[in-house]
Amino acid sequence: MIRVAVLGAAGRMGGTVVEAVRAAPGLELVAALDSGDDLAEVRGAGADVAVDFTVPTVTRGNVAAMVDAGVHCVVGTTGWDEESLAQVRERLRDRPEVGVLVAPNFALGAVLAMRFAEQAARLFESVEVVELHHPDKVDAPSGTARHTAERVAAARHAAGLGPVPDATSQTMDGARGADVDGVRVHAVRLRGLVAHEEILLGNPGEQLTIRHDSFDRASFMPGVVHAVRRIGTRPGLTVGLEHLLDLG
Ligand SMILES: NC(=O)C1=CN([C@@H]2O[C@H](COP(=O)(O)OP(=O)(O)OC[C@H]3O[C@@H](n4cnc5c(N)ncnc54)[C@H](OP(=O)(O)O)[C@@H]3O)[C@@H](O)[C@H]2O)C=CC1
Ligand SMILES: O=C(O)C1=N[C@H](C(=O)O)C[C@H](O)C1
Repeated sequence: MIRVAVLGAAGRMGGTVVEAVRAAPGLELVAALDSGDDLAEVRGAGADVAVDFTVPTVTRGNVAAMVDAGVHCVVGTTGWDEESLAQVRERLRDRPEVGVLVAPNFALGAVLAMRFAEQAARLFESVEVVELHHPDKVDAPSGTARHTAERVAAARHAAGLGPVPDATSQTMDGARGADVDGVRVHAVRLRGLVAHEEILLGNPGEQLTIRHDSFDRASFMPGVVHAVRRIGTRPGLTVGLEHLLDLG
């Protein structure tokens, strides 16, 4: 039995994870913490794995505390950058047996969409990313869109492609979205949406659109449960659920 603690348990994702863990064979929910609760409860409850769906401002501190306590981490919260990931790697030096997964998206379709975009990137002159989310989301652009754009940019760079063509010289602030490593990322916030992403790739006379839709937070649960089951066998820092899937 894998003993699981959920951090952010009263939130939209955390509440869904609590139910998924309760329903998953081989997993036992031993702690459900939200803001104001003492992280020491995780250790006290004997958790093997902590799942973090909190807020970008607290997730780094939570992961640091979990690593120090020898608890594996599955992290879905956004807000991670190269610097904060490097801090986790540094912290894991004293705890080489601990595994930490930071995944911008646990939906299997979203993981595939990112992979497909990365594969297509070197074959197209133009690319832009559009993410669309519920209006209660606090960060923009989404962690998934940033991750997608970074991977697309790296693939373009590796293929020797130049900058994405763009003649814009007269514009209003924000009209061309955020610039993530040279890839434009646009964020839409709309009541009724959950989590959606489009990667638009263009060549003369053709367009490829890769789109993923999460219509319900249930879409993230198979990935979260899979990660909880696997993280104890994968010491060190892993970024992206794709590394725990056999994608070939
Ligand atoms: N990787 C993935 O597949 C997905 C990632 N996400 C990401 O997950 C994160 C959470 O999203 P969502 O559930 O919608 O957000 P919510 O705001 O619904 O949930 C966050 C919860 O964390 C709580 N919280 C705040 N501080 C702490 C703390 N120190 N310790 C424990 N809990 C705390 C909040 O409490 P309070 O409200 O009192 O502050 C709230 O209940 C976001 O970063 C989002 O982008 C979302 C969906 C999928
Ligand atoms: O806040 C959300 O809802 C989501 N956050 C993650 C992100 O920022 O990429 C994952 C998914 O898009 C839902």
